[in-house]
Amino acid sequence: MADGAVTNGSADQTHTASQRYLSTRGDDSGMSFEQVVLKGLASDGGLYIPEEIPTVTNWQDWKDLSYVDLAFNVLSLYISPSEIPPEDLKDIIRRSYTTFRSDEVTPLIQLQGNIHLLELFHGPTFAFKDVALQFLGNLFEYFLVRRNEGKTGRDRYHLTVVGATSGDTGSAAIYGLRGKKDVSVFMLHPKGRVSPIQELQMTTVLDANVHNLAVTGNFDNCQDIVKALFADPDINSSHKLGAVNSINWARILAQTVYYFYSYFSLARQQPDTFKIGDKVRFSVPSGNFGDILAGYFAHRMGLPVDKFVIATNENDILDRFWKTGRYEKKPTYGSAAAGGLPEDGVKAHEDGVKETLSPAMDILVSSNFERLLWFLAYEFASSAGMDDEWNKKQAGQEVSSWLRDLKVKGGFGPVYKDVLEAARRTFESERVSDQETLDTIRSLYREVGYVLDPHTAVGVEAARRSAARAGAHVPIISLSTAHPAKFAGAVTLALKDEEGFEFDAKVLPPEFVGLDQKEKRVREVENDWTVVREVVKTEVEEELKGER
Ligand SMILES: Cc1ncc(COP(=O)(O)O)c(C=O)c1O
Ligand SMILES: N[C@@H](CCOP(=O)(O)O)C(=O)O
Repeated sequence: MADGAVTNGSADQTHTASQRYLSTRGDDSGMSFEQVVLKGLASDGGLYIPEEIPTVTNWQDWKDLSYVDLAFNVLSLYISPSEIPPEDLKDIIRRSYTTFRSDEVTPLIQLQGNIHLLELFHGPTFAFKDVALQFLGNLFEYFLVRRNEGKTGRDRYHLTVVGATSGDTGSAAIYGLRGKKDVSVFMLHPKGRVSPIQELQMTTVLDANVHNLAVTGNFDNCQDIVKALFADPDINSSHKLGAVNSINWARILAQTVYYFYSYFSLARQQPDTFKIGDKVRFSVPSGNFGDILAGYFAHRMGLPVDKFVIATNENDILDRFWKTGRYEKKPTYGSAAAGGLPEDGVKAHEDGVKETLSPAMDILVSSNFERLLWFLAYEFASSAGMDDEWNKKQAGQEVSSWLRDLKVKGGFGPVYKDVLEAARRTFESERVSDQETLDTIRSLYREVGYVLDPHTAVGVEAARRSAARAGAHVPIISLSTAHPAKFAGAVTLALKDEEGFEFDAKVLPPEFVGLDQKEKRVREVENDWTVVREVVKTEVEEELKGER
């Protein structure tokens, strides 16, 4: 794509439908990959999705590929070679995964019986976010170098990344972008609601382009501030905002790869019982719904999946949707959870968010659910027998109306029966309490000697319940989203009485030792997007003064 401002409609004939993007709310369409990556959020507030999900008939041929080669095959389907020449794309991917501690990037291990664990925490910050954010950091750099060729001073395209984090996206984004030219990164985290290690991982990075903001509020407040900044035409155009959260399509795309990779790993490891073509289940600890949505794309591309298991903690908006068809910030149906009452000693804040042992999933509203809603609405519209343009328009209108109700009334639904049935065909859901999380960490330690992080434990408990329904012939891959050392409090609570268990000896990696002795930089800000806007403007100005 030619150099210049990020505007609509410039993807040309060289882009296939899966390499052009539209907004879930219907206003933007025909966007190129570079445009959607740099813009992050569509102008109408929607999220970008490809105009078509490619069906890959020969995906079986990918079975022996290395992670990098597999990623290249998957990503090429969504990125036109006219935008990133194949050799450049391969190089970006290769560089992104050399920072991982495992040659396999995302190794699969057999945990217990037919439950397998996909370890996604071998990147620089020990969480699954590294898989996408190492790639996204290099992608931003690639686009910026190209746009800024021959330019100096204020003429250079300077990207201002603003992101919200409940702990893991923040450090992964910071490690993906620290020290990169022409990009500033502002990470908003809820003050006091991330784990001590997560906070240290973020705030001990002192590169001039890294800005940590501790917001007096919860994760959803941080996410709302980010969306408000994107919706503000003033700062969005003056500062060229960019997104690192999973609202950015590149995050989802990069995560699609490990669903294929783990499937092939399973076939290699279990040649007698699992053949290419057999179905598998995936259990995914879920908050913002980005990780599991990546799996949905892999499935739509051809990967044989029996079910995706959405595993939530007590912040269970997704579980309630699958059970009732209503998507509501605060539960209104029966059960002990009605009214957001605390359970199992879990602290419930006035805003309805519960503080659980798996804090990265303490989320009221799952932003990527909007992308799935679009596909469900599109499928529903398609049954009316009209043309594709009409179906897409209908889907955009339906999603806009649901999201308006969510904003204004705090929820929507029940959705049409057909929409809910379609959602249930591909997904099922489980809600796992803090007590069950602790029990799962403890029982896996006792039974197989493996230490799970609390988010992964939520997924494993959901996988066990799902396995009981599916039967022994369907293997389950449970996604391990973080290293246990990031959540010392929960792990120690679960294992402190186990004979011979010592956190420092058994769990703590050398990379975390001494972090608390390092210098920190963080700024406290009010939960007010206009205040954050001024902070961003001032700090970018100061940063650029120092650079130029
Ligand atoms: C450790 C961990 N597990 C699970 C999740 C949930 O993933 P998602 O938000 O993609 O649903 C997150 C945060 O996003 C996380 O940091
Ligand atoms: N759990 C996340 C919350 C942000 O989610 P994202 O996947 O949309 O970036 C975190 O750890 O920050």
